Amino acid sequence: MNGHFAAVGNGPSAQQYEHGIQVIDEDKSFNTHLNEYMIETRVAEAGFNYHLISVFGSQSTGKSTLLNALFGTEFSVMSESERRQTTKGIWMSKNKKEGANSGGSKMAENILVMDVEGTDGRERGEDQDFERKSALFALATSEVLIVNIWEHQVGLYQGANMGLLKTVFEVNLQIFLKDRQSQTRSLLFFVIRDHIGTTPLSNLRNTLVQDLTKIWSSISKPQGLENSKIDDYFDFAFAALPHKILQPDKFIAEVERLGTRFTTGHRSTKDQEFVGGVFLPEYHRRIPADGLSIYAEGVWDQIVNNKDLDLPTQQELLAQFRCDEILREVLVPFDTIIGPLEEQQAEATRSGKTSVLPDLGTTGAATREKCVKAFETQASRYHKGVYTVKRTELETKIDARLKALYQGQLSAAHKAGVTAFSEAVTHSVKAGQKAGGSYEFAEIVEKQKRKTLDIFKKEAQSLSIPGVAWSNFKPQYRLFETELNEVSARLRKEEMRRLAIRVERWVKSRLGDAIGLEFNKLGSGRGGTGAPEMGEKPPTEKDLWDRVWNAFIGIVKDAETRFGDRAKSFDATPDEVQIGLWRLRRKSWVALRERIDEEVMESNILMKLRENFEDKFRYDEEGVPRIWRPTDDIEGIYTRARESTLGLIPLLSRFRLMETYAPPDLPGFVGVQPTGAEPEDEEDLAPIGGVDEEEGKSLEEEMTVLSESKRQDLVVRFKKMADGVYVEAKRSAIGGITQVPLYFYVILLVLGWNEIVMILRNPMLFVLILLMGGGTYVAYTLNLLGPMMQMGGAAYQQALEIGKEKLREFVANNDMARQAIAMPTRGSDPIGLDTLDSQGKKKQRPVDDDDDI
Ligand SMILES: Nc1nc2c(ncn2[C@@H]2O[C@H](COP(=O)(O)OP(=O)(O)OP(=O)(O)O)[C@@H](O)[C@H]2O)c(=O)[nH]1
Repeated sequence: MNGHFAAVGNGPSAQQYEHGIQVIDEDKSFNTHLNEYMIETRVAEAGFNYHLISVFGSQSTGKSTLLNALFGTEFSVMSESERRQTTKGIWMSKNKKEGANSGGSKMAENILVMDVEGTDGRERGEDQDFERKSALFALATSEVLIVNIWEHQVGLYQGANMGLLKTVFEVNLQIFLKDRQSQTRSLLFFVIRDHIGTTPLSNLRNTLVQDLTKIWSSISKPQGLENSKIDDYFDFAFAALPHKILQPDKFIAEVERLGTRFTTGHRSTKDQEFVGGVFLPEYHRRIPADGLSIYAEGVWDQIVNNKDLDLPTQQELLAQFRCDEILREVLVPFDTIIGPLEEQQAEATRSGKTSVLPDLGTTGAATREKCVKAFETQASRYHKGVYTVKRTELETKIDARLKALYQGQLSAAHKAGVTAFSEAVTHSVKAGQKAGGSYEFAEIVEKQKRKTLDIFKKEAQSLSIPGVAWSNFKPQYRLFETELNEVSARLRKEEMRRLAIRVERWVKSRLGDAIGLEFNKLGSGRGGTGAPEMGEKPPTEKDLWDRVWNAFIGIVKDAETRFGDRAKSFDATPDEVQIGLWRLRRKSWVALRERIDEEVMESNILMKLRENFEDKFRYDEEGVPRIWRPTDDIEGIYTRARESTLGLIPLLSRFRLMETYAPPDLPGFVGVQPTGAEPEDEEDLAPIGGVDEEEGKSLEEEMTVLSESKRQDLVVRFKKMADGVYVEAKRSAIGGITQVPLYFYVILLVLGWNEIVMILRNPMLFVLILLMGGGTYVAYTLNLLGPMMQMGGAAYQQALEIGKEKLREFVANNDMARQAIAMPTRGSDPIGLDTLDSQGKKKQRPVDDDDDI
């Protein structure tokens, strides 16, 4: 407010208002600069702490002189010689003797004095219009009306003053009619000038009171006020001043004394007499100083346009005007603080960010309070009704903005809270997983929820303004709590999904092992224990599906226990657990089917069948590998083994239990879909046979492991493969022994008959044969045949070597002899043999013609 005043106050200069301000000029125009003067003199900021005095009296009776002397004002005064009107219209000036000690007591603060154009002036002639209007104006605004009269005028009823007073009384009644509720009274302060002192003041006062009463009774009173008395509306005060020119010192002294009476006062509760100065609260017109100019303008406007002066309406109008003005003014600092925050929030919203403004609650509440307080301080001085309405208007205005800002803040806090909560939970879960997987999900959620709720609560509480209903954010808090619960449920669901995935993975791995094991048993055609009766299936083949189903049930039950236990620690509802288990059973079945499909993949199953067949074909009942002999019933064994293995194919192609020869009760195992199961619970699930036959596969289809075409294909391929094995066996049986035909032996017997008879008839040979046979038998029984053969072999070798040597020697000797014989005749080798030289080397006998014998 001060700023506002200062801003306006920069306009007019102090010098400009040296003589005060002409509120109404001689042409009855109101001076709209009055407020500037009020601001300049700093009265505008005084609220009700100001006083307005008007002075009336005939022209040139020294009114201006009195005011100047009394209040230090500088109203222009007529020069002693001219004697013509100086004050035109109505002038106003602030008391310049404020704070000055006069006679021991200080004058009241902010006294504004109005110097009203003198009545009875020759300049206006008979025109009493202005006189009446200015009286009305002064009465509507002033607390004290100084009536300036000369002593010799007292008692002169026909004097101009009495006419003026009559006017004053009349207009007062006029005002009162419109403002009956008003308790305002006025003080008529008679200042008797040029008091010689011969007639005491008390006498003059009596005379004046009598005159006034007379005037009062003479005026025509409106209906209902006929019996009203002058005392009902006016108080009277009197003062006498000596002649200014003749007794200047005395005049000054008296004026000084008179000045002491312009202080605040009150009425004694005992005798209703004045105590203190002339400014009684009941005289005050209750127009706040900052609204005085507007009010005065409105009043003057009504007066000058000859309308009925309606002060309450004027006050209401003023209140409306001023309250609006004040409202705008107090919104300026509000705007300065709140505006940027609104902009910041709008910017964040535009860019899709969540921005929680720091300390918004404190700033908002403080700004709101400051704003409302400022309005209250200034506007509450005005018409109560208007003020209340305008205050509500202001509160609605600022609250609408604050509310939008707060809502934005809360929604940002809400969003930020939800995000922070989800992130914190996810983070803690991840940390738990990293640390080894042991974490309590429910505990994490609960802890983070508390934390997030606390933060939101603090924010919400900081935004709550005591006594302001809309700022109660309990509903928002509850909303936030509900959302957090929903987010918790969602996170729990995700966690359950993760758990489900983990359990499913576990199921898959267990199924992989267990089912692989069962199918591997197929590779052993003898079924482990005991020999199968040929063509009959060993137990491991017949109850394959029973074992698969039982293993599956066992694993799933195990998984269900794991899932159930862990899910309970998440604080999951029984319904959620049921959905999870139902889902687990369905997924487990799918996993089992996948695993089975993998096992019966062409290459895999063909290998299993081959192993099964080979096991039956290549091994005997004791599990010893067969070495095929031509005498073996290879075809028979082959056919039985093949038929037995081929019999596996229909068994494998349908999932049937041995006892009932029917598929297992899969729908019964999986169970009915729980009511709470949402679509997304199913999205990744293939429909299970028998559960929803319309959309999914039928139970029969679900239980079909090998389709008819696959089956036939498998049979063909298996047969080819088995045939290959058979041919190989057959070949090995034939290729092992060289066959000597029987007839060969017959021929041998027929052709060698003579030799056999010859040996049998010759006793020597017979005995020799017997001895050789006996020896061989003994050697055989003593297991000496091998060593003997070896020795024999070695001896034979040795003999061979020796024989060769001997033969060489013999040949060498023979040569030498021949050479010796021939030497005396034609040589010394008489027998004609090759001779050996001194080195023993064989020499060639020379060719002799005589050698031709
Ligand atoms: N006899 C007498 N003359 C005075 C007194 N005070 C002032 N005067 C003279 O009266 C004349 C008029 O004085 P103003 O103060 O101008 O009178 P006014 O009533 O303000 O006159 P307007 O403003 O024209 O109505 C001046 O010449 C003063 O010197 C007084 O106490 N007694």
